Amino acid sequence: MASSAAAAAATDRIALVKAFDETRTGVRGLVESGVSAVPDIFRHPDPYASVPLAPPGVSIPVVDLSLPAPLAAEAAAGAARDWGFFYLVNHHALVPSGFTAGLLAAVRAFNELPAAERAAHYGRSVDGGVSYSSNVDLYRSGAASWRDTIQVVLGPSRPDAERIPAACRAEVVGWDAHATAVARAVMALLCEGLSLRGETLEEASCLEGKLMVCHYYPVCPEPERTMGIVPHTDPGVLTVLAQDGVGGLQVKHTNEDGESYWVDAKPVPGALVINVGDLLQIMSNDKYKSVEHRVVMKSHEEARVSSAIFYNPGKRSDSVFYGPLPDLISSGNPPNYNFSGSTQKTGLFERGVLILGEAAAELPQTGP
Ligand SMILES: O=C(O)CCC(=O)C(=O)O
Ligand SMILES: [Fe+2]
Repeated sequence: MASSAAAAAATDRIALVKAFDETRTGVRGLVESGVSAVPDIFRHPDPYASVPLAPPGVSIPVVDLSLPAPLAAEAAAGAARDWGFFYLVNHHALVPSGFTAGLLAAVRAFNELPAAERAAHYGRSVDGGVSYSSNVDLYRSGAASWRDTIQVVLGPSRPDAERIPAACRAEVVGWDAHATAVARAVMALLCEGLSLRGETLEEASCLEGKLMVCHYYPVCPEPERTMGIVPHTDPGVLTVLAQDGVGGLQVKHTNEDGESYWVDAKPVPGALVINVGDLLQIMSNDKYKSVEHRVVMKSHEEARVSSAIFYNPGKRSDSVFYGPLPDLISSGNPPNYNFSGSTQKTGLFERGVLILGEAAAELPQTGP
C-alpha cells in the first residue's frame, strides 16, 4: 500500500515537472504568472538545516592580481589550499572596467524578455553548443531549484555565435576572452604556488574545455523553502565567476579546529570569485581543495544573476588520463590517487572526474 502510494506520488511529481518544463518559460515564468508560494516540486526538505552559518568576521580570502607575482602566487596558493575559493581583485589589465556589469545586465535582460521570446530559445539539448532551460538536472534531482540557466559550450570549439541569444551574444563572446585571460593568470599563480612552471596546467590543456553558465535566480515568494543551487563541488579544474550585487552564494569552510560552516561569498564590487574544481584537487594531489558551495535564496525583491566559466581539460580520449601532476610526486609524496580505479578518495572518483574517454562527458556539467 505504502509503496503504491509512493509510486503514485513519484508519477505525480514527474507530471508536475513535465508540465512546468513544457511552459518553456522557466522559474521566471512562474513568477510572472504570479505564484505566491513555492510550488511543491521546488520544495527542499529543510534546505538550511545541515551546517551553521559562519561566525562574524570569517570571510573568504582576497587575492590581489596587481601584487608582484611571487606574492600573488603565495596568496592564491594559500587560499586554494585553505579555502578552495577566493576573490580576485585588481584584474583591470585583463577585464575592461564595467565589463562584468554589462555581461550580468545582458543576462538579466534576456531573462526578463517577454515570455514568448524566451520560450523560443528554451530547450535542454546542448547539441548545438547552447541551451536555455530551468534546472539542467530537472528530471534527475529530487527537488528543483529556483533558477534558470543559459549554457554555452565555449571550448574546445565555440558554437556558431548566432545560436547565442542576441540579448547577451556580444557579452558572452567577450567574456570568453576576458575570463580565459583571468583563468590563464590564475592557473599560472596556482602552478607557481606549487613550485611548478607557470604553464603546467595550460600545457595540460586545462584552458581548452570551457563551459559557460549564466544563471538567473528569480525573486522568490518563500526564499526559506527552496534553494538557488544545492550544495555541490565543481567537477572541473577551475571556475571563474562573476556575480551581481544581490548575494546568496555560500562556501563551506572547515576551520583549523575541524568546525564547518557556511560563509557568505558576499558580492564585492569589481571582484571575481575563483574556485578550485575536483580535477584540480586531484592534479594537485590534494594540495588544493575543491569545496562545497551553494546558493541560498535571499531576496524577495530582486532577481540574482551570476555567470561562470568552468575550465576543464580539452584533450580527451580513452588513452588520456589526468591524475596528480608527476612533478608533485616523489617517494616522500606518493600519489593520493591512482589510475586503477581504486583510490582513497572515492567520492571524487565516483563523479567520473579522473577517468576520461566516455566518462569525460560528465566533466562539463554544472551543479550537482
Ligand atoms: O550562482 C553562483 O554564484 C554559483 C553557481 C555555481 O556554483 C555553479 O554554477 O556551479
Ligand atoms: Fe558551482
